[in-house]
Amino acid sequence: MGYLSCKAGSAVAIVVSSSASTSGSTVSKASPPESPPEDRPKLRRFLHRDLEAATGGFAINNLLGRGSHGSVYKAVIGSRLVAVKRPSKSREISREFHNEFEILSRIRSPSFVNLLGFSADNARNPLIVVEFMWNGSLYDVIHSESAFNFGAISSWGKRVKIALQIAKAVQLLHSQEPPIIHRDIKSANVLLDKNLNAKLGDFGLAIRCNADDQKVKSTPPAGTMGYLDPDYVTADRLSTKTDVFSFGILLLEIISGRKAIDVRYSPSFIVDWAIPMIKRGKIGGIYDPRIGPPVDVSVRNHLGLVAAKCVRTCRERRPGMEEVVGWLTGLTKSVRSRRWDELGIGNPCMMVETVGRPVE
Ligand SMILES: Nc1ncnc2c1ncn2[C@@H]1O[C@H](COP(=O)(O)OP(=O)(O)OP(=O)(O)O)[C@@H](O)[C@H]1O
Repeated sequence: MGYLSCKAGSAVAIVVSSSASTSGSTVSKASPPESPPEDRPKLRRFLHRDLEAATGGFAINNLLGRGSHGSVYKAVIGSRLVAVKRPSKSREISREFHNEFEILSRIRSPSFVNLLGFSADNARNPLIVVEFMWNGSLYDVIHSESAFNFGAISSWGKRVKIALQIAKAVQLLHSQEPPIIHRDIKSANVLLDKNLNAKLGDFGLAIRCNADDQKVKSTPPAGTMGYLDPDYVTADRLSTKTDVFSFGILLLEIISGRKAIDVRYSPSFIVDWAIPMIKRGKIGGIYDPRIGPPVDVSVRNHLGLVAAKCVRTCRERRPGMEEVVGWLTGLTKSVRSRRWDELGIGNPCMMVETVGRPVE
């Protein structure tokens, strides 16, 4: 299957961040967001002072979280809850902040944390307003020590659904003309809405992969340590398969409940830990012990294999996102139904094993 590779000039530097709570931060001087042309999604223009008031003066109790290039605040506008993103107070405004605005002001989808509006009247302090995600980041849901929100990932049905929703979001980006490469797929950039639907956010590093574009040619590799494609070492190695690799890491994280890199374990890198087990046929060992492996053997084998294919070192051998979406769609049908999960009865197949007689 073909994939898109951006043939571009050589890179200057690799920009990465070291944890899942921060992403690669290429900082540059940038101007405030410009008004979007009329053909773009309708965005609301706010006054800075109105957004400031809506966040209670950027009050700490409205702080949703901090990333490498700014802070995110909860705000009420009219009767609607929204999230207001404010770049860090450095002298230079992050390039990623503007990039996110540029990408999201042209594309809108239920698969993304969409842009709703912006304020640009205070030139040194631009703000963007995005949809509020009630259930926070997938990173927090998977790795939080507390039981808070664990229900979102308490069954294989729910986990496969989240993986499929993100795969569809990435596929949608790759199917644009020219394709958009997100470059920072990770659990911290997956946010869960009120109904626990997973949406892809943080388009700060996303890039329109137009081969003739000077921006592509001069953009050094970036991403987050642990999710970064080892094959993406120079600007000309950027391709849609870069995102496929990061998605594979995210899928291993969803499957195992382990962080992409966790120094408490040896090996600390999730690929070095999971792939040898899969190759030795010990696939059951990679599944999150908090819920145990999927009971259905074909789901157990297939899910791990999808992740293993995505993180192949050779990018030519990685699947395209369309293929991944197809596989995960098949798995959502095989995985035990939500109804069985919610009743807490377990999988009907297990009842065959346990009780010794068929249930259907
Ligand atoms: N739309 C939103 N709704 C609710 N919470 C959000 C929203 N956007 C971000 N957050 C919260 O704010 C935190 C910081 O988000 P932000 O996108 O700035 O950084 P990050 O993705 O965690 O890290 P980095 O930007 O360094 O990669 C997130 O982890 C999440 O908990």
